[in-house]
Amino acid sequence: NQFCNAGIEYGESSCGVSSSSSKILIKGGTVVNAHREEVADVYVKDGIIVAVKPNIKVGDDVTVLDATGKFVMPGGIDPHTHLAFEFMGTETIDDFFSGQAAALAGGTTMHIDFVIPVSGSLTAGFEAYEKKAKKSCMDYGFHMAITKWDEVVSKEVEIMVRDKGINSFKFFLAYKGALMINDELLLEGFKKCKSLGALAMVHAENGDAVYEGQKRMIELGIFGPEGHALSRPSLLEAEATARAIRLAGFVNTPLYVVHVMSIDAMEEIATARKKGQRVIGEPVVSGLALDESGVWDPDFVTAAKFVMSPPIRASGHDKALQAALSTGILQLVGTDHCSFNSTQKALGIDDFRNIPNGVNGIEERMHVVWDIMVESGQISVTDYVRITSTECARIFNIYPRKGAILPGSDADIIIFNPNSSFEITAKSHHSRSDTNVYEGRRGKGKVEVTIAGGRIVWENDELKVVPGSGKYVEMPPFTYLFNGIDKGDAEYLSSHRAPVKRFKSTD
Ligand SMILES: NC(=O)NCCC(=O)O
Ligand SMILES: [Zn+2]
Ligand SMILES: [Zn+2]
Repeated sequence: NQFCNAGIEYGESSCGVSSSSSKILIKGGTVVNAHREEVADVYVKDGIIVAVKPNIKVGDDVTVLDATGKFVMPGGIDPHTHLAFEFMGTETIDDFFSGQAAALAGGTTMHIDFVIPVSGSLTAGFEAYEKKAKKSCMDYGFHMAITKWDEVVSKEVEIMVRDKGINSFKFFLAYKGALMINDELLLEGFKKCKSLGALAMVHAENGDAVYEGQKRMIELGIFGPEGHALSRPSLLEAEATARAIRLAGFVNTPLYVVHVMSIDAMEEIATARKKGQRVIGEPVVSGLALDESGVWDPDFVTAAKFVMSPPIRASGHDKALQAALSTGILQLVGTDHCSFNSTQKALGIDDFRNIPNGVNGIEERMHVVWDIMVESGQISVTDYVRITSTECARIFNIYPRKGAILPGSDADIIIFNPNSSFEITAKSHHSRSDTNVYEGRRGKGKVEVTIAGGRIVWENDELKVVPGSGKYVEMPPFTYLFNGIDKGDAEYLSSHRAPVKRFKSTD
């Protein structure tokens, strides 16, 4: 009985309740959820939030953290990362330990990574990622890419959803000759996703046209990193976004567009949403906070670190994406953390087509988004919680276990001091990379404490992380995006006339 002792509600008490070392009381902070904020204490025991209310009293065996004047918020959930990803002839510099340690130092307590099939096999891909993730120090989930289609893959998709806790599948419309799939596969995949209540995701760029654009650059003698941006303009992102949206509409299944980088793609999403289609748009921090000037830097190391796909766009797209996020056209923020160091980026020193695509962000997301969205006055603190944590948990069906500070939720919590400040440099970050696309960036606000699974893992600028302590979070199908979707099918059928009956002529 946790309430048995007058004056001591939680923890070691005179009535013999055994204590555990993992009891934490966060006192006096402003607790922020996506739906409301309130001044309250938060009591955590054995990895779970037990109570959220004012003036909680505890015994001496409880670690007390004073959060007066600070925000107590759900840890960030990054919906889009690539750790230990074998890509473009190398492997990302951050694996499941270093990437997650960096995340925790920046206030993110869960991420969802992309399992890449092995020679098209989802089962082999899942097993490989299970191994990679064994060293995890924070909770994680998996999306899965689909790179080929046949009866075996179709069955594997069912197994992933029913037995392996995967509820989202990604289709790459770019990376010709590697991950790219065609429209026939996309349609098969969409149909399968719909039948299982799994969310279809797309990397939306027209890969055939990108290939053509790359050839054009080479013919013009442009071999440097700027050729990357020039070869894949935003119209190719818009074309693929529009195509995926229309095909998802044709199948009547919800769609999630990853890394929306341009006004053109964002407007396709806005139009579809206005018509009532269930489309989720995910901007990433690099697209919200940077512009393409980086890839034009005369220094190759500097320019190459900004190479990602779709490319970081010209100034103006960043502000428009921020506005779309603040008005609900786009719903949540990811990072697409896919970090390569300068030696790896140098694989493309003579030809931009060989520069491994990807930028960092898993450690920086919470600070940079606070700076550009909250500190700038574009969104409220509750909206900040929604776009960095809660909406991700809702979309991937793990709310309110994740994405909330409520009794019964996992104790993934940050204490954020809005009056402190942050500074980003490759010298002090926790990623293994020797570069950072946000190098030198400063701003107001700082994640002072991160609690993951009920453990204090980041405090006083020090990380205390344990490999193997992170748990795999299974994500069930039929997220809220599927609610009532079949009514759309019925409407589609009723809007078409009954088949015409034709009779053979008798004479
Ligand atoms: N985005 C990027 O450049 N690298 C990661 C792979 C992907 O998401 O396309
Ligand atoms: Zn992508
Ligand atoms: Zn990605």
